[in-house]
Amino acid sequence: MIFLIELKLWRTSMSQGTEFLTLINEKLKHKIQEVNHALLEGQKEIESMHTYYWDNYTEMDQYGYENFDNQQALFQQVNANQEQFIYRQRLEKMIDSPFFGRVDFCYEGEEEPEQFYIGIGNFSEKTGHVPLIYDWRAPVSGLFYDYDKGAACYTAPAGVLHGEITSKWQYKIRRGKMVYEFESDVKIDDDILKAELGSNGDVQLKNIVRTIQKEQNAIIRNTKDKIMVIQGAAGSGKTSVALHRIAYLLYHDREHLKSSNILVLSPNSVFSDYISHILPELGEENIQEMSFDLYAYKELKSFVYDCEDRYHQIERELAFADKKQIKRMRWKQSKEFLDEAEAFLLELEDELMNFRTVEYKGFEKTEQEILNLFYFKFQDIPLLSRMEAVLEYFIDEYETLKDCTLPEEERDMLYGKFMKMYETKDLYVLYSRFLKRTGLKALPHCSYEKRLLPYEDVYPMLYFKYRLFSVTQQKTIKHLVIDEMQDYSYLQYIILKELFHCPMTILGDKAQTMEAEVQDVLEFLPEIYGKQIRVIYMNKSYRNTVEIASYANEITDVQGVELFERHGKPVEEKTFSTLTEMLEEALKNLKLQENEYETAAVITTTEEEAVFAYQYLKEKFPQTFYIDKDSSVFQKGLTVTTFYLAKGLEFDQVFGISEKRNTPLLKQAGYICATRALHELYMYQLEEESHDKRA
Ligand SMILES: Nc1ncnc2c1ncn2[C@@H]1O[C@H](COP(=O)(O)OP(=O)(O)OP(=O)(O)O)[C@@H](O)[C@H]1O
Repeated sequence: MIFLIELKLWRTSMSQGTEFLTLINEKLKHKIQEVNHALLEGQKEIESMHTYYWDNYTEMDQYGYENFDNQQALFQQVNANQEQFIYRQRLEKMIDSPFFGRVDFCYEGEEEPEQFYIGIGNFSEKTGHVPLIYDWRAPVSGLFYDYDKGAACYTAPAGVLHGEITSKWQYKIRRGKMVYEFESDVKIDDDILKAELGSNGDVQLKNIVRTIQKEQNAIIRNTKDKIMVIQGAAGSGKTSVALHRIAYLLYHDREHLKSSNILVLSPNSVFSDYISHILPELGEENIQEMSFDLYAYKELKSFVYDCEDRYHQIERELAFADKKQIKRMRWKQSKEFLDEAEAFLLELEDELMNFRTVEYKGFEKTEQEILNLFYFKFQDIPLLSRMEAVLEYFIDEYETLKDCTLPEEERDMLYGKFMKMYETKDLYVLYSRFLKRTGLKALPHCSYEKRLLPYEDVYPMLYFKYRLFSVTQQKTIKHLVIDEMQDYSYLQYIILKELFHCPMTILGDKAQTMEAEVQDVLEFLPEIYGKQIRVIYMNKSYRNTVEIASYANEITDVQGVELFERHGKPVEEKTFSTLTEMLEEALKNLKLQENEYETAAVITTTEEEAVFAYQYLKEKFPQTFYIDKDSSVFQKGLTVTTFYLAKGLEFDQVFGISEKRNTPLLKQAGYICATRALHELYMYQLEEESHDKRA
């Protein structure tokens, strides 16, 4: 940050910012003392409630009223304490850096501007008092991100408020001390941003509240559109924006939206760890995250013993790019394939059924009656759940007639009878039959323990499940975030639409498709979600230096990306005859030893190369970590991984390792790998004639 100060910025020796900081520090300390006192009192209260209960519980009224009242009071006190505890945590965070910006805004018709200090959270001396610091998500804080000096407006609950920004300030405060402050009306934002991006003090993704850009702010604060789709260049801040958007939505709808109501579909657990600290840093609790693949495997567990995972499929593709196989795999995720599936499912309505008369203790439903119930009364229920509705109807009539309740064993016996009217309810068998009928290879006929479902069949089979059995909709999820949208197929979006009816933020980059062919989900998302969708493009890339971004864009001929002007070392390309030589060269260039950088990565194409590189490097550099599909932590040091697991992550230095073959998939891999580098990129290739890669 030193060079920032060296820039001839407007700097005041003892400005209002520093004075205000002294005042705020005092007030924050005082507030923390107050909260500590309240916490102590609350704790005493809880203890005395416990003592009272144990002393008196034998004498409490027999109906439990007093006991209930006691429990309620205890519950309330515990909650109050919990709230105070969270509040104290926020205050403690604020004491380190209470504010980072200030806008002086003169409302239309007023003479004097008002000063609004902006920080990570609201702070006022007493509840109901005018805040001394405004949360970055408060309506007035929008002025800070959206305008320079001059005419401006913001939307408050009372309506749009117009006026003029007379001055705007930026501050950096660490450990309660002012590091720098300056007036930022002279387009200084880029310098701060450059300093932020050029720094390498953070290991995980950092929060960007101090430097949110105008176009990013518009996405973060958008509450109008139900489905927001963000197509953004590599490093344009999609993930950061999505997380800040979540923090914003939580702040604005506290009553209805809790962090447990938000779900992120993330590519893998390492990525989840990599982003996990952002929301707590922004004063919010963490949200749920899940990999859609894991969810799908769980959903199919009762029909298949195991499923192949996506990464195996990529490895297979890398090893022997059988074009026919790849084409078939894609087709299985397409709209045309679903149309075929629909035709088959229609045929099943007849084909699967074998209606019979059911008689139970003198009560009878004829074959025709059952058929009528099945095809008319309950026609809207999915086929394989429908007979259960007929059964319930049968039991209901019987119980009403005989004025009794059937015991469990009798119900089970009847259940068996009714289910026998299906030829089979085994999804594996039905899906396999469908494959055969469409001219594809059926799944192997084997016992449950031997059923291993290829990845290409996971989602088609899940689709079958949801079409044939009733779906339980995800009601607790009120906002869904889908990161890396380009890695989800048409079919997956159809299933997601079935499962989630809530607002969504969908983000990704078609240029980072993990396949030979670029997938642009925007070609089909509007058709799936209709008018609810709003598409936003983010074309400015922030992560890489100009040298790295230009190099990466050339690999796959990505056009139209605006690069943030930050320069660094040129990309180093070299060819080697063995992997070992490459790794030695990487070690030579590694700057973690000198503490210049915090993170570096050796990114390979295949798992085999990654395993070899890891074994080799960990002997020479102890702080080497391996990320495989089961890893769940992102850490400081040298990471070794494959390109497909490095998605979404970033490192100060990247060493890309690949063969010289130039297939479309390898180009994609190269692009993903190169765009992971913040400051330095080394791209190493194996000579073509090199047979023994390692020695
Ligand atoms: N407004 C900003 N201020 C400071 N840093 C920013 C800003 N926007 C983005 N960045 C930085 O740019 C880098 C890339 O951000 P992020 O990972 O969110 O991008 P992305 O679009 O999700 O990238 P990718 O698709 O390549 O994984 C991060 O280091 C992030 O902190």
